[in-house]
Amino acid sequence: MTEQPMVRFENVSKRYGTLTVLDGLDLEIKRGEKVSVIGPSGSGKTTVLRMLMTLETINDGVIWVEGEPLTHMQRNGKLVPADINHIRKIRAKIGMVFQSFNLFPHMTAMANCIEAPITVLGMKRADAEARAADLLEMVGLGQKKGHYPSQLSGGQQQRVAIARALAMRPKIMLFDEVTSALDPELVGEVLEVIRKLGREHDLTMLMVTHQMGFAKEFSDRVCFFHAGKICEQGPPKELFGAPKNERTQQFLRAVLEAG
Ligand SMILES: Nc1ncnc2c1ncn2[C@@H]1O[C@H](COP(=O)(O)OP(=O)(O)OP(=O)(O)O)[C@@H](O)[C@H]1O
Repeated sequence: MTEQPMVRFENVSKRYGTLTVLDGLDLEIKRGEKVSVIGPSGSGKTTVLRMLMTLETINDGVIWVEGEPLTHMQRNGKLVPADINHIRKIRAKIGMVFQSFNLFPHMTAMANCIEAPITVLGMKRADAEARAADLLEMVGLGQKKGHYPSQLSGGQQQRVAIARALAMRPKIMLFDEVTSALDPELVGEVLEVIRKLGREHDLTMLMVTHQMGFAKEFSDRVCFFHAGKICEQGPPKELFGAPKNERTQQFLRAVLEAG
């Protein structure tokens, strides 16, 4: 028997008015797989992540997480809209890091990392603090626990955001252009944390990125999006080395020329 995919988009569509952003998307992600999503602006990349986080509604199709529908429940062989508890249960498996770090400005790095584990998971404060301390150490910020976001660089804030997402013990981590808002010299430290996560943790990772070099080196698979569909996908060596689709070739050529 083949193993249940960790995530499966089944014929998923998303529209805003007359604009079709995702057009019957099918995408399976295996447990532990690292998948990068690349493509031109407006091709629907961020929407994929936001739908998985239930930050956007789905117009058609179903998203499955470990074999359970994200926004539906199975009743008598049929799918019916799920109640909020079901959605929360599935959502708890997923963590997301955004382009803008979205830390609470009035809370220290530590407080940012313990807030949700205490209020949402009901963790004891001491346990939440111990876990947060380990995670902040893991992202290289063990000495900055008491700092507020305004006292941290963009790269440090993004590393706190990664620790904060991990504090909820997700099985799936979503990264949405997490280095785009950073000064170039701060990009490396954030990518290094993601590399480390990939090496040392049994996480399924889905990443929207404009960092082609990183996508190439880090991912098991790269998906090239165009107009709300996966135009081409494959192992990074193949997709970057010998893209088959003309649109992928054009996109990669343009990226290369832009430096
Ligand atoms: N809330 C919204 N209302 C209307 N249109 C939206 C909304 N959110 C996104 N869109 C549109 O949906 C399309 C896809 O957006 P999305 O952010 O998924 O693209 P993307 O591939 O991530 O682009 P980028 O690389 O620029 O971030 C874009 O045309 C965008 O303008």
